[in-house]
Amino acid sequence: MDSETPPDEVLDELFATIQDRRETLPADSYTASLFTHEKGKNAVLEKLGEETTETILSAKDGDREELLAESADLVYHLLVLLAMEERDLDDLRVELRDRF
Ligand SMILES: N=c1c2ncn([C@@H]3O[C@H](COP(=O)(O)OP(=O)(O)OP(=O)(O)O)[C@@H](O)[C@H]3O)c2ncn1[C@@H]1O[C@H](COP(=O)(O)O)[C@@H](O)[C@H]1O
Repeated sequence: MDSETPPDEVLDELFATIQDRRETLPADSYTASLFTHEKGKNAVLEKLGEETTETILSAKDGDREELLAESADLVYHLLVLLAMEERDLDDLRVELRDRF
């Protein structure tokens, strides 16, 4: 992914990158390290908990810049969890659409 990616394509590109890391497991990839972590799924579940707390605290503090940064961390880790559980962005889109 690069800085030229149109904003409305970022989530798809990020998810494709996560799926690629899952398949190729590069040694220097943080994403790959979550898929091979000795704690298994708990590693990403713990990160989701941390990022959720940090997101809540930034909102309580009224820190809108930090809120955006923590929200991005949260969404990234949620996408890793979905990939780990063999779900994808289309599954999420359909789930949300079916609530319309
Ligand atoms: N979007 C992200 C992203 N958001 C957050 N993170 C990582 O999530 C971690 C967040 O943990 P913390 O905030 O607690 O920071 P930390 O203390 O450094 O983390 P820990 O020591 O607790 O692991 C950091 O290591 C961040 O680098 C991400 N890591 C990767 N991506 C994207 O994933 C794609 C693949 O990246 P690689 O896996 O690095 O190849 C690329 O497009 C990246 O931009």
